[in-house]
Amino acid sequence: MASLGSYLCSQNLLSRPWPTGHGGGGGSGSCVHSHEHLEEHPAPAQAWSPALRYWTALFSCCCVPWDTGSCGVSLQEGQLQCGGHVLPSDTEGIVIYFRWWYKKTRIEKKSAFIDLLCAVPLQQIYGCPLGGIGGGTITRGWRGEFCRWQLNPGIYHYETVIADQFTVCLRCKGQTVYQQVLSVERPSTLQGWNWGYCGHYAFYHALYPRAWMVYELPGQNVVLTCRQVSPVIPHDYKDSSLPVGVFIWEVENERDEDVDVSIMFSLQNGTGTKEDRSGGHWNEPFAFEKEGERVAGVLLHHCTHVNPFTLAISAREKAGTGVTHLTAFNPMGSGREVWQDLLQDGRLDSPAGKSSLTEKGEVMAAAVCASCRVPARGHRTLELALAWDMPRVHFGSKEKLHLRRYTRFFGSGGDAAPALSHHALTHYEEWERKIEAWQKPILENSQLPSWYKSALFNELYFMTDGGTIWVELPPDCRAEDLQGPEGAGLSHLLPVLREYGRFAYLEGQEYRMYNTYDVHFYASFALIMLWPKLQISLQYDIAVTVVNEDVQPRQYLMCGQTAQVKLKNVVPHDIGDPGDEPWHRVNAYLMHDTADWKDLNLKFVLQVYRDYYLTHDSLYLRDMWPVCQAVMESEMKFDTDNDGLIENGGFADQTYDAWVVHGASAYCGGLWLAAVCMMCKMAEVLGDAEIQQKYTDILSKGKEAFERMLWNGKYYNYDSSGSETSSSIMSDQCAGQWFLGACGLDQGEFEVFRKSHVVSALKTIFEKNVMSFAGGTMGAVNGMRPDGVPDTSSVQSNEVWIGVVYALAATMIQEGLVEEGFRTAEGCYRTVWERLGMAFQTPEAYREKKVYRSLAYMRPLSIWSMQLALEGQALIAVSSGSVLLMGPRFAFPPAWEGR
Ligand SMILES: C[C@H](CCC(=O)O)[C@H]1CC[C@H]2[C@@H]3[C@H](O)C[C@@H]4C[C@H](O[C@@H]5O[C@H](CO)[C@@H](O)[C@H](O)[C@H]5O)CC[C@]4(C)[C@H]3CC[C@]12C
Repeated sequence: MASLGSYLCSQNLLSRPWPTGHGGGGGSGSCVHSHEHLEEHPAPAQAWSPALRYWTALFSCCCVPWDTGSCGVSLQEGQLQCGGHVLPSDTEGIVIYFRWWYKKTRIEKKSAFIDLLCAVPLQQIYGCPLGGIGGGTITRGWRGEFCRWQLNPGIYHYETVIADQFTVCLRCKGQTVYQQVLSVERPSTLQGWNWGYCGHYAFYHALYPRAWMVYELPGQNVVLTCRQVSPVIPHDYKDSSLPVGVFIWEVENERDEDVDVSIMFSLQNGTGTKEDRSGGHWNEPFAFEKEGERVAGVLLHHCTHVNPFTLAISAREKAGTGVTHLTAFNPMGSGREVWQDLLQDGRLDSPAGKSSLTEKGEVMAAAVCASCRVPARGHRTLELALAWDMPRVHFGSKEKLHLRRYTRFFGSGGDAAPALSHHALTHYEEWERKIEAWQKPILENSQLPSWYKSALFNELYFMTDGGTIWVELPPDCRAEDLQGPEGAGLSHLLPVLREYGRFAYLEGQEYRMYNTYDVHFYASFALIMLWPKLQISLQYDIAVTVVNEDVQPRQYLMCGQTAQVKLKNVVPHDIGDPGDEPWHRVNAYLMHDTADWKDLNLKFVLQVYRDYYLTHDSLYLRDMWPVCQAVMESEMKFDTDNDGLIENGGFADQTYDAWVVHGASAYCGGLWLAAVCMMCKMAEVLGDAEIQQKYTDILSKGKEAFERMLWNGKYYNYDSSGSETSSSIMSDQCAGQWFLGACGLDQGEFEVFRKSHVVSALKTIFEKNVMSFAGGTMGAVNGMRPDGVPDTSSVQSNEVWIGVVYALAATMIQEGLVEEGFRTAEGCYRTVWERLGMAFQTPEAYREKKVYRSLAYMRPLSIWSMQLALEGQALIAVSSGSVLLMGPRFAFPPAWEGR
């Protein structure tokens, strides 16, 4: 394992030694370590590469009091504050919000889609989540705990379940010499177990979708490495949907004698909620054999009224490996009978037959144990798995039944857990090979910094752990059911949704809206590069909502006005709340009426062309073309003075939904010009000369207006209002250029923004928003005044948005400012993953001091646009004959080309 450890350390792939603060346990008996002690007495040399030492030092400052409610709103000294601003308590918006909140949570007894009063507390404990895409996720902490649960789609709860553990038993010459729960916890339950593993002897590494935990069993001369793998495989639409995780335990016996090693995996029936005690749950042992491969374990049937599920813990039987089990035990008791059972012979009792049903108030757990003999100085592997089968799901409204994607391969009867376990344990090697082939060219590229490699892959956790759901289209669903009786002419809507299903992920674990579109615009790079069919399917869903309307009136919370939920021919903010009925009822967001937002329609057009450019999917382009025209027609009304450029409405009418914009703006104006340019390009591709001419005329007028109204000789002003802050430097002012560059539409006849202006703007942002903010160590602040002081005119101008920073970095790379791009992005990675200890929960925003907002957020997936930009740079380098920067450009499977 030394080689694995040092490889990971040298790569600096999110690795840190455990702080303990607990008494040491295990075989060494006497090691009591505090956090400080950890720094004074380093663990064995192999673990103490510079990278790990660095992690330890950093961890000690993870506890900085960034303790405001993470929604960014908090009550302090009787005042309501957001991002350090005191919010006027007489503001209509606040009053309306609280009235709405009270009705929703106290009268209707439902949860709010954004709960400003009950933020999720920050816990710096998370590691790599388990599970594929859209089947639910179970997150493990970096200390091995099972601590974040999302089995009901889109709904999270944060609870460490103490009984969910791995325990090791070592036996020499027929005697148990060491038995230890591999956890630093010392809980008040299961006190008959040996807890308090000494954290000095454990190491965590994560490179999503894999993680490694190395245990140097103190005093035992045995090293265990648990490799955790989930099936998250680019361009794979089968195994990537499976709700499973595999734990491959490598056992290294450095002794001069044989050792019998057992790994016991215990699991509670449930996820740590009060439903675990609701009664009627039961367990049963199982074995599943296919094609000569056999797995065995225990099924834990969780029989709730809504969304019942079965958990399965299992291990692979093979020559020399025995699998035993315990069907049921009480995880709230001392657990002594389980401990003694294992201690006696390194095996579990393995009773036959089902458990009885739990009584109300009772909790039940089960365990599976894999055992083998490891010869002196030898090495063996034990393979265990966790699967969960919740095939049929209801969202909060319980109106419609949805079948998860994996049911097309494993059935929807609720009896798939054995087959899922078998598939996972017999296919994980293939998954590992594919994951390695995908990640290797990037990991082995010595020109890329280590932090970037960690950021790129680890931020991808949100693809599964973003409350993600991937479901089948019901077989009886007709095109009219989706597009309405008039139809939208989406000829490939049904084939795409039938073949690839429907995909949705949350704006954030705390902002419970699916596919928030102004934010997905940033994150969509991960989807189009890695699972392009899911991006195409998501776009079809958006296209369907564009042609539909929802005439229900409702009051919007920020302005107090009443308007209908969804207008025809505009892009919605989101496709709904998992607490309600997503896809069916869209626009869960009711802060603003987003029918008047300026960015949503444009972001649809930009994604359509970007997707076409990367996939060459001309059927998709043809289907989306009328929808693009419809949303652009709706957008035209925002060009009130007919100068070819849209104007903002004097409210926060775009993704910066608390940052007011008046008149022409760099952000929306730039997105508009980019979208108009793409309309010209799409019209050219589709041979629509009339439309091409129409948009070419708008573009030439609009370009002139944009330069005249916003260019100030160094950068594009925030807006044209001439207000005190209209000359602010916005870090996102080149968002239009970002998309144009990603699609090769940034030069020659398609040049929208003058190259020299773009480069000057990016250099100004780098100098002011990045380097003059927090010493250049925290990324780019959203808004900076020209004198180098952050723009505090709104709660969001003064924030850093991590996803925006990664997009900015990509734009810099596209424009040849590669060093600046990396420096900019590095600040965010180090702040979030290292300094603030927010691994696997990257928030939407933080401020220089004390405040962060919205943990586990969608936008940071935009880091994949950095990768696209780098690959684009590599192509430029190759074609100009200079040194190759990167590995080969990401490839779409051949079947994809020109579908
Ligand atoms: C109600 C307050 C005062 C309104 C008034 O002036 O009358 C609001 C002032 C600040 C608001 C909060 C702030 O904007 C942050 C959160 C935004 C969030 O919306 C999503 O956020 C994304 C931007 O981070 C955006 O791109 C996305 O489209 C949105 O879905 C809504 C919750 C906020 C906490 C927001 C709440 C109202 C204010 C406190």
